[in-house]
Amino acid sequence: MKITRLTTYRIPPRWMLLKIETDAGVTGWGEPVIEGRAKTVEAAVHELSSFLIGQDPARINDLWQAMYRGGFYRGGPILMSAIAGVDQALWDIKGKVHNVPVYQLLGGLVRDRMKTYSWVGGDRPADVIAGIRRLREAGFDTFKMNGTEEFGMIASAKDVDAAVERIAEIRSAFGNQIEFGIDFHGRVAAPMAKVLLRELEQYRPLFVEEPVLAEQCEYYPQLAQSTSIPLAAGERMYSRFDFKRVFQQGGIAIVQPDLSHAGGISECIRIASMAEAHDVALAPHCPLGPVALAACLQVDFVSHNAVLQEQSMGIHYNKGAELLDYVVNRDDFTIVGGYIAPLPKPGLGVVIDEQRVEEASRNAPDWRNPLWRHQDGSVAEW
Ligand SMILES: O=C(O)[C@H](O)[C@@H](O)[C@@H](O)[C@H](O)CO
Ligand SMILES: [Mg+2]
Repeated sequence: MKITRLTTYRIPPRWMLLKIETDAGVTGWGEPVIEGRAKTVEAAVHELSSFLIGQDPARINDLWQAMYRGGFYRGGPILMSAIAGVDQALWDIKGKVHNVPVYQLLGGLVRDRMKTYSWVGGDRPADVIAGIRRLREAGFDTFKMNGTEEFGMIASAKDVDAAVERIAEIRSAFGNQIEFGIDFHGRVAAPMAKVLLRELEQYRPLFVEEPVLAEQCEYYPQLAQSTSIPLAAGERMYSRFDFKRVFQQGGIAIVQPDLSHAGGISECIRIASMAEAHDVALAPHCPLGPVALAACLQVDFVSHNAVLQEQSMGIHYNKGAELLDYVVNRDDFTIVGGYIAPLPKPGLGVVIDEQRVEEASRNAPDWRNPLWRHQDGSVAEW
């Protein structure tokens, strides 16, 4: 079998899908995208296509190593997202050729259902109580929200109180009937992370995510020493080589590799087992589309240490299209009581409505994340 064509589709809300065709008529789908840099990743995918066309899609490991090592420069969000989407599509093809879900090719299920969580509150966390109430009616009991708005390197007591009071309200409204992660989103600098973690500890969040920016990962051990709150990170780490430093130094209790940023299924399976060896839980990051989520689930269902799966239904980014708008087999993605069952169809387990994707790609979005500024006009972490 040979790869014959790679086609990319930038579609609302801010996603990009990749279709890989073969001379045997088997097609695979991937979701290579960096939110806000879709066109850059698209160019990277098409730079890879001159190598990929004519190759045997069954040789995923060799193609992965050639894409990763063959260009001399390696790693980083753009190339690793391009490789991720190609890798996902190649696993989709392999599963379809053998007529089994990818998790069967990876040794079969380690669990019968996977716990998911939902975002509430948006960019500037607001109305989280109402959002949680609404999602509880849909059966969710685990949530994630941003912890702060713009946050200074040395933040005011007022800003700290605003962050803490929001969390206090949640605990007083719902007690221990719900769980929630707090995403610092890299907005908090190391000195203030220590302060916020101390103030939030009494409300026992399930985890605090990106307590500092990934490029400040050397702070993770000391922050972990300062709090009992499990620390989570990973969406801005792009390969097992990025994660190995975090495992070696410690401090992170939950790793959150993104299946569309960290080299795809092949790489995230390796990261998952490295995490297990260090007694670190896995909670794949996925604020993206259905192919990315399907790829996450293939890894979740074969990874003993997978504990939580992010999914983007209702997320504040999904303006113009929702998670399942381009999916034919929507019922397979039904979430009951916060849990999702293994996707039964061959490959990644998602059947894409190609016509809808084609149509949507004709009016491709050019989503950018906002550029935030502090009151003094300096750039603020978003
Ligand atoms: O935890 C999450 O989902 C992420 O922090 C998410 O908010 C960002 O990755 C966003 O998608 C970047 O554009
Ligand atoms: Mg995050």
